[in-house]
Amino acid sequence: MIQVRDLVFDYLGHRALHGVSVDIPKGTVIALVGPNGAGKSTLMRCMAGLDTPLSGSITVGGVDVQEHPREVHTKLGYLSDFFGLYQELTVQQCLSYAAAAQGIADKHIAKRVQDVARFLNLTDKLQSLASNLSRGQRQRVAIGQAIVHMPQVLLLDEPASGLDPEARADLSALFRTLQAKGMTLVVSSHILSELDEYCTHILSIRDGRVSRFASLAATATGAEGVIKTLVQIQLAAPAPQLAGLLGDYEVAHLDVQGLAPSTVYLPAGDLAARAVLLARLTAAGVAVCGFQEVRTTLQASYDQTGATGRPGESA
Ligand SMILES: Nc1ncnc2c1ncn2[C@@H]1O[C@H](COP(=O)(O)OP(=O)(O)OP(=O)(O)O)[C@@H](O)[C@H]1O
Repeated sequence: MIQVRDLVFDYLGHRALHGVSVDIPKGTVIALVGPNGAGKSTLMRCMAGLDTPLSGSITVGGVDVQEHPREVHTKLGYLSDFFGLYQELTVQQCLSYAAAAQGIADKHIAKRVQDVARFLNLTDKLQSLASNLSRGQRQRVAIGQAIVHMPQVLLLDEPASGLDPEARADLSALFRTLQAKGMTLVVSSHILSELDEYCTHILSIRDGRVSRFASLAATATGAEGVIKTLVQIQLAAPAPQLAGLLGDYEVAHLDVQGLAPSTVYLPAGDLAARAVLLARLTAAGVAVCGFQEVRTTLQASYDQTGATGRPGESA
């Protein structure tokens, strides 16, 4: 969905990105992490077509960001780490303005604003001035402005900074919903545990270079390059029938006594295949008390880059 090739970016007298290359698949949620000054915001701004690299290229949905920025902007939403709202506008006006700026036809704007406000739980704030909103509400309006044109890709630079735990949890739920709608998200944050709740991949940047890009799920490549993920099945009671029920599947570990989880490979991202297996097990009377993808935590994956502590604290 986003293809970055050999990206080099210079600020005056300072190289911020040294040949960054990465392929971000459609429908993924990328945790963009790294120490202060690593180059995360610069990379996002280049992806959004707001900064021009010295060399290299970025395509979004196959469209070159530098050659066709306007076309890319129809596919992409971006929330800067220091976003601003027009204080003297109401929420409705903020969202309508963003919709018009994104080229949504006048006759569709009112409905689109209503839909986005409902989605972000802002309907009762539509007539409030932006200046009268709380930090969390302002954040939601800014996200609303970024998604009002229903982009395929959403870039969010430190979206949760300054939010209380409740607002952060709301934001996590919102990102999961956007992913379920098929959106590809790139989210930067220094709080790994928070990103862990919804991210599928880690993209770690250090000193302007990619130090790690990996799926957080335990994956393997099968025949003809098909990517498979490992799903673990935890039993609440022994189930001798489990071996027969998993006969058609690629089983990595089997424990019919349920002392340890059994693990099975399923096609990556195929939620329907997971649902079919779970239904098959429960229909056969297997007492399943846990059924989930085997994943590494973001912190563990980040630690493999050789970093210590929180990304914001590393040297
Ligand atoms: N406008 C600018 N002029 C000159 N140098 C800049 C500018 N903006 C950023 N830099 C430098 O470019 C490098 C990358 O900065 P960037 O903001 O992309 O890092 P970051 O990973 O987003 O950091 P943080 O986690 O602190 O937000 C840093 O060394 C920074 O000092």
